[in-house]
Amino acid sequence: MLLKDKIVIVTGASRGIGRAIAVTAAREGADVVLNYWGDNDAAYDRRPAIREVLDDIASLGRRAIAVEGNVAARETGPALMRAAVDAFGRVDVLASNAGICPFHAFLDMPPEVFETTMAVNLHGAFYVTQAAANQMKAQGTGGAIVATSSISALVGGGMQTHYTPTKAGVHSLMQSCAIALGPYGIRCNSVMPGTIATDLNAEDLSDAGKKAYFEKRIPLGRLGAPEDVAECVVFLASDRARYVTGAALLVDGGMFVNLQ
Ligand SMILES: NC(=O)C1=CN([C@@H]2O[C@H](COP(=O)(O)OP(=O)(O)OC[C@H]3O[C@@H](n4cnc5c(N)ncnc54)[C@H](OP(=O)(O)O)[C@@H]3O)[C@@H](O)[C@H]2O)C=CC1
Ligand SMILES: C[C@H](O)[C@@H]1OC(=O)[C@H](O)[C@@H]1O
Repeated sequence: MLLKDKIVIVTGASRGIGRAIAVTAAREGADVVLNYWGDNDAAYDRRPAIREVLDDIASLGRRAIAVEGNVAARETGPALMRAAVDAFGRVDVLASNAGICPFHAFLDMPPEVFETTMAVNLHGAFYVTQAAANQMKAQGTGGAIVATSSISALVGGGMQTHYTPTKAGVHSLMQSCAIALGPYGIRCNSVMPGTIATDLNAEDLSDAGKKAYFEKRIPLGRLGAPEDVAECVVFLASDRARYVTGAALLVDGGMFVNLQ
């Protein structure tokens, strides 16, 4: 088991990639703190989803708690650490994954869409990473932080001018934190998923032409599944990756390299 008896915090764990990270970590022996934020999308009732993730983890024989909190708020990172320590005694791994991608054109981008995307995706990753790093430093046991960046850190998107800079920022954050936190035995890496079918892009991919374009462009011939990313996060969080820090792992079925 890659994460036997490790304590793992996953932000954005109610669905999509975060949910898969949480369940995969538990399958690998971890106890898990699940973060989500009820106000993110009023149309979506995440309570049954969180209940399902808690039940999935219990059925694997591991413990889990759910902690609601907006990662963009400065107090959420410390609150997650307190909840983890109260429930499980320490923090070994942070999967900083929560993110939003409200597709919008550039020229008439409402400032609040830009600012909220920056606040959740980049500021949120910063504050939660900082809180986890301080907790791990105080424990003196090292740790691992894995952030969900994106292929969008490397390539653009005409309807994602507010989003791609946050993913480049998350990649850069992990590189700099690898330097800042290496002396404490804390490793920092990111995964860069390509196009993974989740609620985040369900509307975008309902355009059959766009979906077919992606499938054609991906050498492995299919969109990614959340579990494809989760397995890589768990590897980077585990001691198998003990000499890996400051790295970014593309998890995109080969889409990035497929120019011609
Ligand atoms: N899907 C893809 O193709 C790709 C996704 N990514 C990245 O992967 C990450 C996960 O995306 P994905 O699983 O697709 O998206 P989903 O929309 O399926 O899940 C997003 C998760 O983030 C949570 N969340 C949203 N806003 C906040 C907030 N302010 N505070 C705390 N939690 C929040 C949501 O909680 P709730 O359920 O309560 O709303 C949900 O759990 C994101 O960072 C995204 O940028 C990167 C590359 C590709
Ligand atoms: C939401 C998009 O489909 C998805 O998000 C990313 O980060 C990828 O680059 C895709 O554009």
